[in-house]
Amino acid sequence: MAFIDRTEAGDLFNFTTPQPSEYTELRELGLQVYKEVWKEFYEWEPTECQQILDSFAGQRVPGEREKYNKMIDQLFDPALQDSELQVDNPTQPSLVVTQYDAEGRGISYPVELEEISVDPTFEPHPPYESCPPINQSILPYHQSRETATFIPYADEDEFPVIDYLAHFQYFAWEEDFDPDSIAFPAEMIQIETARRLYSIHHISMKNIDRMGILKPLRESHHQGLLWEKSQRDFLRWPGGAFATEGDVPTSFEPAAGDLRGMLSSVLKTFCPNLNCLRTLCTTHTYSQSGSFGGARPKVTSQSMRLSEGEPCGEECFRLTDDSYLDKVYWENESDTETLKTILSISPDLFPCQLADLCFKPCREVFVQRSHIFPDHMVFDDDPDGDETQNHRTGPKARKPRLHFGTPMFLLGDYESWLTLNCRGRPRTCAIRPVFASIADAHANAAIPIVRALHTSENVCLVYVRTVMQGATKKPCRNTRLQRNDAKMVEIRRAKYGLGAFAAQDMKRGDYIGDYVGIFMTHDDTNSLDVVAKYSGRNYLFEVSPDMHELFDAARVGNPTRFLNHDTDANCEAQILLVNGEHHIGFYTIKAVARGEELFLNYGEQYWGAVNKRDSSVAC
Ligand SMILES: C[S@@+](CC[C@H](N)C(=O)[O-])C[C@H]1O[C@@H](n2cnc3c(N)ncnc32)[C@H](O)[C@@H]1O
Repeated sequence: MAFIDRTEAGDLFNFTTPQPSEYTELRELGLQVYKEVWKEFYEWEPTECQQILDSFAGQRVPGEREKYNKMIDQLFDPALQDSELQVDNPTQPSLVVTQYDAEGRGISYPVELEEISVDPTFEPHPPYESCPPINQSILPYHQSRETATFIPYADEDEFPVIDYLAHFQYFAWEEDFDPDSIAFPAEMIQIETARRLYSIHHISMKNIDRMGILKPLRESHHQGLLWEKSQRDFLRWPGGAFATEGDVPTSFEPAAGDLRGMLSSVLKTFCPNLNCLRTLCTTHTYSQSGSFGGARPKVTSQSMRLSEGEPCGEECFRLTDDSYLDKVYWENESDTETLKTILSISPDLFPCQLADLCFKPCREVFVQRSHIFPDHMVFDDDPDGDETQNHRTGPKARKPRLHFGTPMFLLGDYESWLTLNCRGRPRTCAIRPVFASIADAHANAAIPIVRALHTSENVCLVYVRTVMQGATKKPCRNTRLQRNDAKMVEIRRAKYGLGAFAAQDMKRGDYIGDYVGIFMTHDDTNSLDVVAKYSGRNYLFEVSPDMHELFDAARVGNPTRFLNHDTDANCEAQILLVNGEHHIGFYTIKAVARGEELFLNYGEQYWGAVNKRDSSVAC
């Protein structure tokens, strides 16, 4: 083969577009390997399947069946029973045990049963559906509208199975993985083709994709042929070495030291939705770009130098003069790249802090920063912005600002002002956390950190959920739902099934929790009606009638799903729009003593709807 792409394993980013002639050859090679693997697979598969089926048939030992028939006859023939079968006390419940020897001779004897009395006040738990806990509403499983994954109450004769199944097109098992199926065409074969092209023919991953023969190898962190490979067990197919050799990289890790690459890959897996900020979120489906940076500097090097403050050490930038400016040269380009990456996020970090992040002397970092951001290019277009002046760092110096959902670097001994926006009143919400370490950052309750991770030895990337506590002693009450600052409730038997009870004294206006469930529209709820009608329990909560949005807490949820109905309720539901998403917050509307049950008024519509079968909680 004339075209050989000698891309090293792991060197997946250095892709050069093949020339047209090379491309044709490349595609031909791909097709040839694909056909070869295809042929091998189907030569192997029918014989293998036949062997497996044969092995199920088992082997018959002559006389075995007759022997067992005789045993069964003995068991039921009273004439063959032992005379010792008489029980001492005929009123005592007993049963007969028959023991057989190797020849099939049986001997029976009675065993008296010991009666165990059960406390009559002890009630078994009523039949109940499983309901795993979740802490944010989730999307339905993508197939659930058309595919029956599970039949509830399948072992109860009264459950209208046929009515329930009438709402679906398929059973889940009909769509499950099969290497030959139409839904997953020859995945096994495609994976092996990719392995041979990469390992034997040295074609890079990108060029394999360019052939357009196979499914894309790696579309995102949770899609593509290589990802699927990591999700499943492999057929023990002698031709498919992929499963055992593992010589094809399945993760696209950036090189060590590539801070920008590392941060981009980390960001890609983070959900940027401000209510979420989770890794590998499956609730918010928009693409996660993973881009960051682009922040503009507002503090000149000169004003940094003129600012007040103590030198951080002998090599502090504060102790150098202008003559030093031309004397710094960093040989290693990746050092400069690291500095640029950090500055693209926090352009006004002081050299003393940058020095720790870059493992470089403070004055050298200062010089490099002044080359990256020459003073004549730095200007502050918002000098009267909402951030208060930091007199320690000079007239123009600004404190690093933490934007919600954006990453921020924290040093081991970093101390900074973080100014958070809260309803346009930033000053009242200014807080001053001091983080000595990730543990310290987590321990600082003023900012619940959604996730913190080390990206290098002394750099940690921290995500905060949103605006938290104000600098004033009073916390912002409108953020309790986001902070999940809920009062404690206890779930136990109540008049109507299970109920939620106050586990502590509560005041009027206290927050109980966020009603979470599976996010649905009215069209999705038909099959649920059958289940709700049968169980007599309905957990649908209509969040926006005009948009037909509902949350169903029947199959997943949190304690708020247990609030029962009362016209004289002590709680109410408030529908809130939080960062563009609807949430249903439950709040007390009167004082509730510890131990009292919490009630919501479901509203007439709910009970009207329940009676008419088309039911949904509409508070
Ligand atoms: C959101 S659930 C409440 C938790 C439920 N009790 C449980 O055990 O899971 C709503 C269901 O509780 C029951 N329920 C709640 N309040 C009720 C009431 N006042 N009268 C009768 N049933 C009630 C009904 O079965 C209703 O469909």
